[in-house]
Amino acid sequence: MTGTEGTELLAEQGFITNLYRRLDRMREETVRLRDTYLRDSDGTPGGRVQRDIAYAGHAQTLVDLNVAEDKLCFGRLDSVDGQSMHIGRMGIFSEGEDREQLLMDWRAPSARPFYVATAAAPLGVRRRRHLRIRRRIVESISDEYLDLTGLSPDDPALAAVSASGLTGEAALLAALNAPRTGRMGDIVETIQAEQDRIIRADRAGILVVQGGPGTGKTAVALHRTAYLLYTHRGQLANRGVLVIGPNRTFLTYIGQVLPSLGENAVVLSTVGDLFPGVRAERVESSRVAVLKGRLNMAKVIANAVLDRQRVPKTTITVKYAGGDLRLDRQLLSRAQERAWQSRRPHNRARQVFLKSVFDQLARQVARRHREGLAAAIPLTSDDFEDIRRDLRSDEDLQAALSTIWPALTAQTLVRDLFASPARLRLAAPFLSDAERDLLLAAAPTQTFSQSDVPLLDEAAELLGQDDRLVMAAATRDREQREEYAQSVLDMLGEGGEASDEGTGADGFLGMVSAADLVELQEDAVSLTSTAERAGADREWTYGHVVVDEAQELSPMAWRVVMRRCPVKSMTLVGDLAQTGDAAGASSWGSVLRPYVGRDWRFEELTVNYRTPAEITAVADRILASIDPKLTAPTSVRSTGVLPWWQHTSSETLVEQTALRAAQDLALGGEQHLAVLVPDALYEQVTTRVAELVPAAGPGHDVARPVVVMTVREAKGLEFDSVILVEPDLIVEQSPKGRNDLYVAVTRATQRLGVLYTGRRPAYADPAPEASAGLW
Ligand SMILES: Nc1ncnc2c1ncn2[C@@H]1O[C@H](COP(=O)(O)OP(=O)(O)OP(=O)(O)O)[C@@H](O)[C@H]1O
Repeated sequence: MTGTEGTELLAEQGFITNLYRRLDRMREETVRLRDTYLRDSDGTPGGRVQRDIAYAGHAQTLVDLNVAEDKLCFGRLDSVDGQSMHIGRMGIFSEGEDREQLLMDWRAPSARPFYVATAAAPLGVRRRRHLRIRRRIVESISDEYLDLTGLSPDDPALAAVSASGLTGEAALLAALNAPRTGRMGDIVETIQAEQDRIIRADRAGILVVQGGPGTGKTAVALHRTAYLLYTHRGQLANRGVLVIGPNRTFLTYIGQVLPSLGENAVVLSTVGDLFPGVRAERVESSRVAVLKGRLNMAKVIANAVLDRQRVPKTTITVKYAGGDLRLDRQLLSRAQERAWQSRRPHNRARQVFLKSVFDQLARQVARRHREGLAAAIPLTSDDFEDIRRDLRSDEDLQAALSTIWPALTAQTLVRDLFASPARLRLAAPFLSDAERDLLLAAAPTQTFSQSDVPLLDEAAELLGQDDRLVMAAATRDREQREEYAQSVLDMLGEGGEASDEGTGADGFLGMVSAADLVELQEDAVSLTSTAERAGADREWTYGHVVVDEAQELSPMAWRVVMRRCPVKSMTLVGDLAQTGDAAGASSWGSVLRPYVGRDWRFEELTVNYRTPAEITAVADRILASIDPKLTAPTSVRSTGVLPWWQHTSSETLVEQTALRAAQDLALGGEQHLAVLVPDALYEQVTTRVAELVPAAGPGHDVARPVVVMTVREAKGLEFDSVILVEPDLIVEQSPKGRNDLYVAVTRATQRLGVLYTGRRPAYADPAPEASAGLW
């Protein structure tokens, strides 16, 4: 370190120490305010709610301040006019009247040059500085000079000019070479210019971000979410943002990024978890998933609903007041027509249907009256009302009508549809016999699968909710809670906890009724966060939706996603070359055309930050065999470590894999290793690796030092080291096998090793004709 650098470091340390002091004071003040609200209340339910809201607000601020502790400040911009500004996780101002800005939030417009200024376009920046701070200590600084005017050719500052086009190259490479933790981290310190453009892109409309493996699509999508919540807080905080990922392991992997950026109004979900009350756990074959994912399934569900509104050919007769009432085809068709004209969903149109039936039946009763002995006494409108009420509560009539136009839940509709060959034939005449048989054989009985969820969602849209049932359920729920609250009060009374004056130990019990208790509980419910409320409500519409690994969604899944965001403010990130789901996408245009025509924007990420050049060379050869027209992203670094390839016999494959895993782990350090296997070898390899390496575990536990996974599970994840087992089998096991292989070889940040039993894979070695003859 030169003397000048030492002085600079000391100066920065002084600034950083002051900044942390300010942060500490902000924390203390927030704790004080929060605790004031603990004591403050005027005693009314309304006052208590106000107090709780204020308390929750301060508690959240405290969480944000605590989160900012790590890497509070990471950069500084010095402008050509002599001003300087530090950049960090949040905006911080000095105390006192003048409120000078000490730290600029990375998302603020003025912080943008930190990420995008270059020597060619310096945007008024003279010097960009990256600060590396650990536990409040400035460990190092690295500078880039962007405004070179007036510098002599031998000025040392010129040596620090980046020739690679990367922003903050030293800090970036340090971040990329660091060992992985099993959880994704944020990249606020080193966002690159092409990424920043996407992060700060306009919120309106649909933005598709295509990019090869490791180009930072997930990182960009999450930082964009944080940026949008910061910039459009007013609109987005209330509606929330939905982030969709391919599986729960992936969501766990990315789960810490947004909280570390201070954002919580976000729901993370798979498509399979978007239907509250249903956990899509059943596994089904990719052939069934492809069928259920096709767009014509929307028509099947619509037909299935219509099939539950069918008028029988024969007349139904019901006994009423000593005579027969006839539910004939004409009467029922008229009621059906009325219900359809209402254009309401099935369960709400059912009310119209029933009303028409009861009106017509009441007229039958009136006719009978006119023709009967009591004809001389005319019926009044009150009499009519009584008859209708009577008819409504007639059990025989209810039973007959609920076979014609039943109240239905989405779950019942979908289960019934796939349980009955006749129903399925009626709803899906355009499917072949073989396709219908496939669906019938995979009928959901107890649990549903991922690809059932879009069908349930479709059904729920067409069925709607029966308002009366919803209200009745709410009343029942409230009654039950009141009953429970009363039993608690009784118990406390009997247990002698209430004092003689009829008050509890805190003088509170005697003043509160069961209804009050329930109201207090409801107030607490109203305090739940946007994310919690949104996640529990199927009809919730979000302010923005992000879809990661968007190439995996089936056409039916896209309908679910589009419903969640009618304003179509979305960021879709993915890579068509990595599509593993047989029902997934092969072109963005065809995915989006049904919803927005050509009205969507496209951005591409071109630099691979994850995989070193030595591994990327292998991936590139596989990519060329998938589609020679696809462009591989350029690797940003190289490690000098070539992938290893080991031939082994089928008998020793599992043993060799376990050995290799143990050896890799023995390299030491905080390393994370994934053993990626074909589905057929998953059990054997998991068992043997766990025997040899106690730290190993199954894939869903991503924070373990060693995990065994299928490629499907590894989608979107990354590890320091990857051992790939029997790649030929990975290719064979799925129609998108080559794409899966491409995903598998692009998961490692440092080392890749391959164990195979057949001949050495052609893509192991460079060969001009490799792409033509890989398989
Ligand atoms: N600007 C950056 N600074 C530091 N690290 C970065 C940057 N951009 C990406 N990375 C890192 O590169 C790795 C790959 O990023 P990410 O997982 O977002 O890529 P991806 O395009 O989603 O990959 P895949 O398609 O394989 O899922 C991550 O470790 C991420 O933190």
